[in-house]
Amino acid sequence: MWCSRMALRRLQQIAVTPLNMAGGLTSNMQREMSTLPRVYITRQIPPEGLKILSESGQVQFELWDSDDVPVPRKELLQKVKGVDGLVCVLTEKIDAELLDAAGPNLKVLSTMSVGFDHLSLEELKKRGIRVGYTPDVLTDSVAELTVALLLTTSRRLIEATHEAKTGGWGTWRTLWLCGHELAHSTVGILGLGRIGVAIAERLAPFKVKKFIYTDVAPRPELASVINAEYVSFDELAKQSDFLSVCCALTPETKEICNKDLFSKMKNTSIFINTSRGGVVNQEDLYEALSTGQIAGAGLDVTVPEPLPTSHPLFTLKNCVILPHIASASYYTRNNMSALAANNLLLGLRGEPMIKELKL
Ligand SMILES: O=C(O)[C@H](O)CO
Repeated sequence: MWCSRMALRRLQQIAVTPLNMAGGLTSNMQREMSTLPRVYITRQIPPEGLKILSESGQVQFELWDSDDVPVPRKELLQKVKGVDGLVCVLTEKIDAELLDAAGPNLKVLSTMSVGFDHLSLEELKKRGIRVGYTPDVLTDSVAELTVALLLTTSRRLIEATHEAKTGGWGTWRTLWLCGHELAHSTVGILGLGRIGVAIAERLAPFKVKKFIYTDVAPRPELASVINAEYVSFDELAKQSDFLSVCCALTPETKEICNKDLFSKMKNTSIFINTSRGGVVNQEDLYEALSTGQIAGAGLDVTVPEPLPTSHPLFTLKNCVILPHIASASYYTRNNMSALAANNLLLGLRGEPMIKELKL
């Protein structure tokens, strides 16, 4: 369910009552509320999560009342002062500066994301702060979008609709707007986890010939679900007709997709990234796409985000760029916000979270 704007406003009013509107309450109620743990939420998260927090009676919270612009850093540093819990999204850098500003009360951080490259894990660990995140609930949505992006890129759908709309559609032509098909292909997955498996499961009915993957080590349990073969990084590059990046961004995977990888790929291959932009060296990708070293790329993530409209990648017909929407279904985003809220509440109660990062 996606609440109307009015309903959302009402929820926010309920939610912020303890912190902002305490004047209308009896002094007893005020006293009781002021002892509740204080939480700051860095974004107007979907209603399911706000509902859980406001109905819990366990916390008093305040939120940045916008989904269109992130909370300015200066304001964030002010707002986190003395809080016990923090709910954030992937646009907020949670680093030493922010944790120092929050101070020693902060016990729990809950991010509404599966990715955690915006969090300084070392600093969190040092301070004994527990961290919740939101894997699993977004797997289906991300896998679905990855398949959509892959097909859009390989079958050149954006170019095709553009041609149809702008008069480029002449007579039926034998090789015009031809692309590459999944049937009989080898699909490579860089970083096999839940999402990689879910992508492969969706691609298999397209008559993919073979799934291959690479990771820091073989993952036989996951691989057996999709009958995928473990190969080296080089073999992944050489054999893949479609290469889908599913690994997390870490110091080890930063720009791992660079000219070395692209130079080993076939010139008929399609590169897809729905993980993090930082995994790719974008200059090298531009070079590979513009020289025909690879056939196309579909990106849901870039560096920076948003990618400036003047960026060279936008000039390429064989590059499809989406604005980081892989998990953007109403169902999934609500589930993510609910999981983030529940992780926070459990963490503040000192109980195991539903999904907690091991630091
Ligand atoms: O990390 C995540 O959760 C995705 O990139 C956005 O849903």
